[in-house]
Amino acid sequence: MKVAIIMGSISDWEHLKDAYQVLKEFGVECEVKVVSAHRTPELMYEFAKTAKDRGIEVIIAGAGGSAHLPGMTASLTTLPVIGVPVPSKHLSGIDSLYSIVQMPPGVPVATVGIGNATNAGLLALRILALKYDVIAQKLQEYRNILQEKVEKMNQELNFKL
Ligand SMILES: Nc1c(C(=O)O)ncn1[C@@H]1O[C@H](COP(=O)(O)O)[C@@H](O)[C@H]1O
Repeated sequence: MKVAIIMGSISDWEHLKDAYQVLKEFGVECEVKVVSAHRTPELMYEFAKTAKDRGIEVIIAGAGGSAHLPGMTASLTTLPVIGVPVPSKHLSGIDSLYSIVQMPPGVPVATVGIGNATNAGLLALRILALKYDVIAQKLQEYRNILQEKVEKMNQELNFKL
């Protein structure tokens, strides 16, 4: 069971590390790499072309600004690609979001919210859960915890009213 997390620059790591954390909590092996469609197109090609053979089942790709990495990676593989728009310096990640989400029909990238690497990790887990029961069970437990948190919120709210 293996997920790759790739990013356009090391500067993106702070926005991608939550995906790594959630995957690690679920016991999923991660391959983490800086790969840039713009700066290292050959490396990106090599990475995407060999990913499936290396046992990778889902790719999480984060990039900021003119964020071509998730889409270009998706164009080179049939593995599911989850794009994480990284908050950018000048346009707060709107540029990253639009670059990643507006893929042409035929080449899908499942895009999460700006900087929402946690959801990228959880979405990868949901894909893995189709095949691995152990992940499906853990996801159910995770859902139960979320539910308990909301129940607590409602108890607190009732106490205040
Ligand atoms: N969007 C891309 C790609 C790509 O899509 O191939 N490669 C790097 N970048 C982005 O450039 C921003 C600035 O990078 P630096 O911090 O290295 O200057 C990063 O957010 C990165 O994802």
